[in-house]
Amino acid sequence: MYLLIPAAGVGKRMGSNRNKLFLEVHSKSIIAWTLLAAEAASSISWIGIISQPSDWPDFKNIIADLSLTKPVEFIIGGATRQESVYNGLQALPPEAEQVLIHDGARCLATPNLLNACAEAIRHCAGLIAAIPVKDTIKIVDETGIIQSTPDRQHLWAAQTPQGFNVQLLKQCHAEGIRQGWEVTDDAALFERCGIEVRIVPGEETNLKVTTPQDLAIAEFIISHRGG
Ligand SMILES: Nc1ccn([C@@H]2O[C@H](COP(=O)(O)OP(=O)(O)OP(=O)(O)O)[C@@H](O)[C@H]2O)c(=O)n1
Ligand SMILES: C[C@](O)(CO)[C@H](O)COP(=O)(O)O
Repeated sequence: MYLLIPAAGVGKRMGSNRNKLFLEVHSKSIIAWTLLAAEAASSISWIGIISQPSDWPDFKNIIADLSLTKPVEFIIGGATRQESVYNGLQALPPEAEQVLIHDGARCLATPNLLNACAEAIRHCAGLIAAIPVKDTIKIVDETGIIQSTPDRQHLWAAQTPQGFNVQLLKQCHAEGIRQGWEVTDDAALFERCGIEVRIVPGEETNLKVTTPQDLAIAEFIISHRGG
């Protein structure tokens, strides 16, 4: 399975002065943990890191230290995650029929989750890992007044990996450009094009390291993992 890792962000919400993926969790960079999961997932045979060229020397040092056995390609990142994934899709080898996309910032995803998504995408056109929402969610207007309380039964928190048929995802990205859609994940492009996206059970611990608090939680989770 081909795996694209969007890794070209700046980490505004982390408040970091450089790509947050180089921040350390339990003595390894965030991106190192993500790459180790990809290396350990038997289904993954090719890795594309979508990132800014100014970060490539640091990524290359990290990869060399990890002694990865799988081929890793570098792909130039875009100004948004959507643009980065678009670039990644163009850089896939022509024989790639399905692809998994997994945020570099989701460094706690397990190899089992990557393998489960890789298996599931062989039987559908699009999928995402997701978990049921535990909180009661409120829809609030711009004045701070609650408008409604959606039924939690239908609310799921989106994660990555997200898996897709490559040709369909390329078409959905092209349609997104034509229509000027701005989305935060690839499933949203499928949804807007009217193509079904399935849920694969995600992992409670598969958080995206977005803020300094997430960094502390990730440290706790990794340091308490067995094995
Ligand atoms: N132009 C971008 C922006 C984001 N990403 C990647 O998309 C994933 C999810 O994005 P997010 O957590 O929002 O990362 P940042 O954009 O770095 O963070 P922020 O939004 O706080 O600036 C990350 O692995 C990030 O590196 C990317 O490849 N290209
Ligand atoms: C793709 C994603 O990780 C799913 O949870 C997420 O949407 C990325 O961007 P966000 O802007 O942090 O939501």
